[in-house]
Amino acid sequence: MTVAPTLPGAVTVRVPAKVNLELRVGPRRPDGYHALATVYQAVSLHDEVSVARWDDWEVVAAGPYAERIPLDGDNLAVRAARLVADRWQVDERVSIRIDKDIPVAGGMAGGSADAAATLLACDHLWGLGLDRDELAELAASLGSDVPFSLAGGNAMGSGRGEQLAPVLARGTFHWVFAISDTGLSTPQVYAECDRLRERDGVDVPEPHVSAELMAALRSGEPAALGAALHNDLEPAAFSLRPQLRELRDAGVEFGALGGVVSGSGPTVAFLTESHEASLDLSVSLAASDLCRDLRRAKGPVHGAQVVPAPRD
Ligand SMILES: C[C@](O)(CO)[C@H](O)COP(=O)(O)OP(=O)(O)OC[C@H]1O[C@@H](n2ccc(N)nc2=O)[C@H](O)[C@@H]1O
Ligand SMILES: Nc1ncnc2c1ncn2[C@@H]1O[C@H](COP(=O)(O)OP(=O)(O)OP(=O)(O)O)[C@@H](O)[C@H]1O
Repeated sequence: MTVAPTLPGAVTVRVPAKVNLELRVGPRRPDGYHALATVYQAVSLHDEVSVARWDDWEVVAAGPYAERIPLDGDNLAVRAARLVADRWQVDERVSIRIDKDIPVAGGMAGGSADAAATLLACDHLWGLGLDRDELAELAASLGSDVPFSLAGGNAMGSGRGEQLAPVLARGTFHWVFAISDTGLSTPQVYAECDRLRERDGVDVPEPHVSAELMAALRSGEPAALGAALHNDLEPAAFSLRPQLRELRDAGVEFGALGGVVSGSGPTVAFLTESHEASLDLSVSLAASDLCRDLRRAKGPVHGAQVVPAPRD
């Protein structure tokens, strides 16, 4: 996917987007985060992040969503590189190149993916030999979704989403992602969730993943998984962006096995029976004019991985 040359000696990491198959949001904790019980799946929309020695911190971006990400110290990839350098006292700076194919602020962990990729790339570039736990600890300090971007596959997330455990799963699933032209802010969606719960006097229990979802993943049956998809942030995303409900309902009417807002939205994820069914659904959704862009993907896929350097 690389669309422009990378610097000599660069280490490149390929990293996937995610969808939350189930997202249960518990009470707001004293630190401002919410207790979560979630099941993540990594899907085949990828960013590629290349890191090379440079005389200053620098980030450049390419790809369909590149113009929407910050190119200064706020970029999560730059924050990740500086964190590794500070922690292991590496007196070097890097140029980071992001080939961005994951929608920005779409609820698919795009920034988290770039942070995870940068951690792994810097580890390789600087020969630090960090183990899985050290990388996971750095990842969690950068964001709740970052550990999963490193891990990939299917995984259960607890705590604020950063504590991962394996899940038993089989099969490959075919998705259509309906992408909006403006993002939603993750903190705003959580705040709207709190507001709606307070308004409605909802008693919020400790969150648990449902037995139905776990059984669906074990069976590998798309119809069972489609019926089990669930996101507690969906009412908040619908409240902030009412047209998303119409989009979700249209996809299900057009034959999706299930439709759910991905993470904090506004991307809506539709599960289909097969690759062919995902093509059909894309055609119907495109004709409906309810979203800006449609992407097909399969899951689960690997987490962040170093791309072997081409041989001369
Ligand atoms: C919506 C999800 O994508 C579902 O996986 C994640 O919960 C969001 O993960 P993320 O983007 O990595 O979020 P972080 O960077 O850790 O947190 C951003 C903000 O989201 C809210 N946040 C996030 C995670 C969490 N368990 N509770 C929260 O309330 C907080 O306002 C926090 O300040
Ligand atoms: N490398 C990056 N890639 C994408 N967004 C970044 C990056 N660095 C910082 N950001 C900023 O982070 C914010 C969230 O973008 P991101 O694409 O991570 O959202 P998201 O996919 O909804 O996240 P999540 O699903 O983890 O909640 C945006 O305002 C974006 O400008």
